[in-house]
Amino acid sequence: MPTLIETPAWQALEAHHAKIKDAHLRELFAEDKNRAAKFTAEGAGLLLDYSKNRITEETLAFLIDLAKERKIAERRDAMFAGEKINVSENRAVLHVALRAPRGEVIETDGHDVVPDVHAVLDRMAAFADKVRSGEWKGHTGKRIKNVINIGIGGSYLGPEMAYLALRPYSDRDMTFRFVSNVDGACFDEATRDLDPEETLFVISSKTFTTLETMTTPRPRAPGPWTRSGPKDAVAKHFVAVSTNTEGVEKFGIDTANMFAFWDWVGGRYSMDSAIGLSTMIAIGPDNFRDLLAGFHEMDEHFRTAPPEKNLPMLMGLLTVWYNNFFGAQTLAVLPYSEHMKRFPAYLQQLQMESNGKHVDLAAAHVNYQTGPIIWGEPGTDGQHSFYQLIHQGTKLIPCDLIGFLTPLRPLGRHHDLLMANLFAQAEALAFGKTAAEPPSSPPAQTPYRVTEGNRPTNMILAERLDPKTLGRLVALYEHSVFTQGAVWDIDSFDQWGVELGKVLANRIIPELEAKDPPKLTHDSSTNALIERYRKHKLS
Ligand SMILES: O=P(O)(O)OC[C@H]1O[C@H](O)[C@H](O)[C@@H](O)[C@@H]1O
Repeated sequence: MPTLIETPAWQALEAHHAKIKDAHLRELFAEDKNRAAKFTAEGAGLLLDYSKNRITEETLAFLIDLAKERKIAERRDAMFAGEKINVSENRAVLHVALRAPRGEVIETDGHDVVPDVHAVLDRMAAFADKVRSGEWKGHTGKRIKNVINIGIGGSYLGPEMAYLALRPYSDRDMTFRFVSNVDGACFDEATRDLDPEETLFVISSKTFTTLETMTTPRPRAPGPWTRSGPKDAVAKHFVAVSTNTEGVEKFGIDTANMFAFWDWVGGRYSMDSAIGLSTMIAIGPDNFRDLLAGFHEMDEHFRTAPPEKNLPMLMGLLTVWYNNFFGAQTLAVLPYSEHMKRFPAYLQQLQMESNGKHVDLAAAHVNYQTGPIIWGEPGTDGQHSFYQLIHQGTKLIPCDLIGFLTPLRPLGRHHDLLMANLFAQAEALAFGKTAAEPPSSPPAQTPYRVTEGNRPTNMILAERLDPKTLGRLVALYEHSVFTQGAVWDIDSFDQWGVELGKVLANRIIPELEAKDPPKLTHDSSTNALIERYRKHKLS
């Protein structure tokens, strides 16, 4: 079997890259008046204008050849068919089943999972309705006004991102907070101004073993948040979301108050499973179902659209183009929306935990680059901070720019100004400004003010940021990640790289807590740091 870089499609792309790598977007646009229309695709309610990328029609054809050669469509179909494509964990990858409509059949190991998904959704909806209506009360009879999701990674980033993105749809009389960090300050800040009698904790953890989440106050453990009240206080103030029933019981939460999901849902692909319970309580079951419908629309688009019209495939292939041929190390995600401010952080886990891999599916070390570094902030904040480097720095940083045509709450001219900035940035990044172009400047300053342009962008536009659109957008990136991983022939669904740090931390914890000086057998740096900490702690 030839490795990826020996395949004909890859080699064709390499030769093609050598030919067009210096072509400027100014020339490419000047040569073809139809360029924008040619490189715009629409699907599942989203528009992707990818014309401001450093590509030609030939590039696109070569990238699509690559997709065919890497059998992306077949791999995608295997995922939808419940095959165990997460090879290192021998698991199916079925987040698409989480948003399959009732009645659809998706099987793994001969078992249709869709009825299970809807049974949990129905339980979540009944519970969310009770909390929202005030029927579900705290143990002293007070209405629940605060919901605190305790979880980390995939059990945190999705819920927090979705809550902030969909704030206009959420119950404004309730407070939602998210505790992730094992730093006690996180719990303290989230709870200090809340009344325990009005607070519901959603303990979210796929495994129910994660140190951070398991360290938060246990039901009935001593402490102001859990100590008081009769025995049924726990049942009224703690619910769990997990795949680990035994772990939930051991933790002290009645499994009657547990919402399940399954090992075929990766943590970073779980915001639309029971992990979305806090989201559902915030926005209500109907809006949550709209969110799922948006995910499903994009799933269907990804499953059925031909590659040249398939938004996630195009975005995935473009990421490969810059990552592997232009040597771009990073990808910036820049949503022009205050509500989307945690979207880049959400995508960091989705993309970097999925595609930050060094061996291929056959466990051989790869000899090509895999997943890019993902980063970003909302526009226009980024413009006044790091855009300088994107415009004039020496590194190539492809950018995804995301905008919404209609504001949910119009406020004077604000939306026009926001969108003008979005379009202006894409224009400036692509075309730049030569020395001869206005505005003119004192000659001595001119070289500093030249902006080369030729910085590639994707423009993603949606009608408005509603639950359906959010679902579409998340699924767009999920499937773009899938496409990249399929090209690189890696397991996008495991995360072994995070394990070593956990093991070492568990070894160091007793060393920090031991009364007598422990025998330290680390390297000299780690030994000295532990000793410094112990000395400080004991002084
Ligand atoms: O949901 P949990 O089992 O608590 O896991 C929370 C997170 O921690 C792990 O270390 C993984 O890297 C993440 O993929 C996961 O989302």
